[in-house]
Amino acid sequence: MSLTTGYLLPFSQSATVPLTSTCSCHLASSFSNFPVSSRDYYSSLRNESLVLNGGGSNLCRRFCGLKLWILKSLNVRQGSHRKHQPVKELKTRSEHTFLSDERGFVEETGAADIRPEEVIVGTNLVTGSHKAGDTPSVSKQFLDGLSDVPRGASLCIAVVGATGELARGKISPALFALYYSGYLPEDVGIFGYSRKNLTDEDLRSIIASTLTCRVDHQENCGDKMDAFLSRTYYINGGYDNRDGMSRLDERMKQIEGVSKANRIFYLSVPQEALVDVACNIGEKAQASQGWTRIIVEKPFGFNSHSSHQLTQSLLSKFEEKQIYRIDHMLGRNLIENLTVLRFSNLVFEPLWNRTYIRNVQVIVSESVAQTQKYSDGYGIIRDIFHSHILQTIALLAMEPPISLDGEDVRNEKVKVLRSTRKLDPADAILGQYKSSSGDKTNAILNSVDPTYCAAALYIDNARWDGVPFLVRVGTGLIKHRVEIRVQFRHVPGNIYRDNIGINIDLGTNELILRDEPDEAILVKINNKVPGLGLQLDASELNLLYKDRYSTEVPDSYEHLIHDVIDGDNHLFMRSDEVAAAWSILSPVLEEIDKHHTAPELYEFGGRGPVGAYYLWAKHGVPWADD
Ligand SMILES: NC(=O)C1=CN([C@@H]2O[C@H](COP(=O)(O)OP(=O)(O)OC[C@H]3O[C@@H](n4cnc5c(N)ncnc54)[C@H](OP(=O)(O)O)[C@@H]3O)[C@@H](O)[C@H]2O)C=CC1
Ligand SMILES: O=C1O[C@H](COP(=O)(O)O)[C@@H](O)[C@H](O)[C@H]1O
Repeated sequence: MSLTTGYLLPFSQSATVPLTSTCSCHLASSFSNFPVSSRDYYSSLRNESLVLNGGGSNLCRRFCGLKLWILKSLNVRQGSHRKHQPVKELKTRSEHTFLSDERGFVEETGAADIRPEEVIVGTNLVTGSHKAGDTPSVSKQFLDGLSDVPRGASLCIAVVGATGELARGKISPALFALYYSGYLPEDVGIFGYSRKNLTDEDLRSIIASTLTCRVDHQENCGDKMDAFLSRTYYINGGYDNRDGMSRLDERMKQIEGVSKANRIFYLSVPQEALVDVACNIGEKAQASQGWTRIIVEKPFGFNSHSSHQLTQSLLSKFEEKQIYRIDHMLGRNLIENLTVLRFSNLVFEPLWNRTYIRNVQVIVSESVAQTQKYSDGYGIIRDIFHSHILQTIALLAMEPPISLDGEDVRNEKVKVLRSTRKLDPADAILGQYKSSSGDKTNAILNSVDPTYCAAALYIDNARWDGVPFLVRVGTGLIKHRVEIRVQFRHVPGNIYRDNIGINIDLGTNELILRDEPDEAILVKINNKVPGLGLQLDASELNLLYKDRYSTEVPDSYEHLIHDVIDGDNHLFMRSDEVAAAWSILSPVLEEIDKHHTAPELYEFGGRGPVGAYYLWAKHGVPWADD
């Protein structure tokens, strides 16, 4: 039997063939020093008694797998990693805390998590390049890696739509950054999937052209890039046929070996292809001995109805827990800071209600330069309002969750969304920047796609009754600004009112969480101006991140993909959240669709529609000037 042909041998068979090789594997009979890393694991095993002989290096690898299987059968538990620590072996929140109900998941200490019949005996030890359509081999370098790298759960990540803008511009660099920083297992397998006829080498060239080394640690970056690229494979396949996904599955199995093997599929394809891709992954490429998670890009449907259909399709193939609906803007520090500020400081939470908060403003204003980077053609309500803005409001306004567990947070977010009043079209100002012929950024706009929306929302619950949540989201504007402003009420009977000046609003306390420009947390307070007399000034207590921290901020895709690996879904929308969010926006979307409501035109690079200023005034909110 050749060891270079790349097929599967039943494990039981492999374990009973006469073993005459130079490979010696030793089995531990007692384990007193756990947790240990797998590297220690192997060395500690060397002193133990049971020796198995195998034939050649591949068989050696095979029995290293056998060792792990036996260790796992003996309930040996390896050391756990804490979140946000670089890992060599992946265990996730869900794995540590309970038996996941995700398909294919079995408890890590159980013998059942290794499928003996799927042991790889051998494979074609040539380079990773292959012709599209071949059943490809994995590289020698890769396999060599397998023999000396700890084999906990392995991880394969497939990017479906690998030739696209998002995959090239964001996902691949984020994966490399995670790999570089040690957040992916050394033996991770990265797969690109698309319809184009490419080879592994082609994909590697595409990816290589987008990779950069992080500013704060560039050591061995070239080596790391080479290692990363050597673990990258291309699969050519259609989105609407199962054959391609079966080949992807086969190829993943080749490198997964015998230990538990987890899989992530990043569905980076346009909406038209999403359901086909999800169904084929669901049927043909789910992990058989570990968890499978899919990452779905926004927009999550186009309205309540289409989103419901999409959700049903996804749920027909995957459990809710397997689905990660990503909105990269939620991977910013700003968003995590919302809850950190509220729930880990005493000073804010007692004031976090209608008694003390006068209004909340959520502003996402993209400048001309930013707008040219990416625009989608879905309109800003579907693109940014539905997920980013409503998730921000949900996190800001939710009741304290029982814990930081994703489901606990999502339970609270969905309550806020379901308590939010449907947006009255009279409380929404739609704008579109003026097109000028030949302007590339306008080519994607259809006549009624808004590029701007200002809106006033109300949350009808005890905490927020009557507090306006003002939203301003737009592209092609004068300034780039992403911030959340929480404006507090006036001090009742303020004895300093004469010293503040006639405009009492100038003396209003405000908490500002700023993402762009210059990430910062600011608190606007009143203080005395130095000198004789008593004059008050409104100043800002300013935590400017770039002054306080010198470390580079990871890209939001990096943050969120790391969360997916970790099984932390609190920043990803659950199906009920998606539905509740559409329900809030439905009246406006229906109005646009039914009546082809023309948005108010504004200058590209201007301040947006003037109607927004009136909306702010109507709800008693002073405009935070651009
Ligand atoms: N680009 C970005 O910054 C952002 C993107 N998104 C979302 O991410 C997803 C991917 O975005 P992006 O990479 O820009 O998309 P692309 O339009 O670049 O498409 C990605 C890949 O999908 C394949 N594809 C394109 N059109 C179709 C089609 N009609 N049917 C089937 N396959 C198709 C192509 O691969 P091939 O032809 O090789 O098979 C293409 O390279 C989209 O859902 C988008 O809404 C969300 C936020 C930001
Ligand atoms: O998801 C999106 O984000 C971009 C802004 O991304 P950023 O990383 O540059 O902040 C936005 O332009 C685009 O419309 C939206 O779909």
